[in-house]
Amino acid sequence: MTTYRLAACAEMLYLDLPFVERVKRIHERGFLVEIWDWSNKDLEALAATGAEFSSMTGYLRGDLTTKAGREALLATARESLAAAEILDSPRLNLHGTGLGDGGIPVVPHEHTTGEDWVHAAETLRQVAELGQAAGRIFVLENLNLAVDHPGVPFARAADTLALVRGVNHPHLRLNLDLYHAQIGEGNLVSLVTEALPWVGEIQVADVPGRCEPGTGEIRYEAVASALRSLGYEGVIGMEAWASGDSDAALDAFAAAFGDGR
Ligand SMILES: O=C(O)C(=O)CO
Repeated sequence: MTTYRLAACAEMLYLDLPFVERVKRIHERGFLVEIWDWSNKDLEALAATGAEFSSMTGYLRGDLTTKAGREALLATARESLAAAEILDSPRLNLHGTGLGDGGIPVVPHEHTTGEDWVHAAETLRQVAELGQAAGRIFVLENLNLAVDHPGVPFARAADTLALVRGVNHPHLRLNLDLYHAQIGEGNLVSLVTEALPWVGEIQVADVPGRCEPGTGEIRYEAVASALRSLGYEGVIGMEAWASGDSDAALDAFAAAFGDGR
């Protein structure tokens, strides 16, 4: 018996279909749906699909370490909360800084100072309060620095965990991405065990290649078994490319996690 629910990222599957059709397909397959940047989407059309959304990007610009970045992040987090109302998305995703083309930070800032940490914690506290007022949860995602997102501050899972723990606000949780964590840190079962009280959502893909479970080095069946033993009741989202057919990728994901639809 699974205690969690499965979601899939519409940005990375059914790439030959228009976006709204991708959302419909994922929904028809019984998965919750995740999206990234909401500002370039027809939100009313997405809502009209009847899909249940799990998460979306929770800001458009800004960063955690500068004054101007905080202002931009809070302003666009407010706009994102309005978009989340339309989709009824419970979780809004954040990164240590705004990402530009190809996932590269708009302003790279990999090496953080003590002052950066204090500034980031205060920014996140203010974002969490916005979430609380709107009844939604912001989640801070760990990213990998080696392959996809060089230059992102607070990218490691250990960093996002420290920040979320430090802020200690019920409307700020982790988006614990196990693909990124495997590249940067590994030790996944130990990581989920430690992080679980702070997790708002878990995301998965295999390494290398960022495709569906079973295409790489991670034994997701073992991770799934640990999550079941720990009684994880949240969402596991596949944020992965399909190595071939998107339906087959979703089948492999569901099989690795003992189904959770
Ligand atoms: O690479 C990721 O995980 C992202 O969320 C990019 O938006």
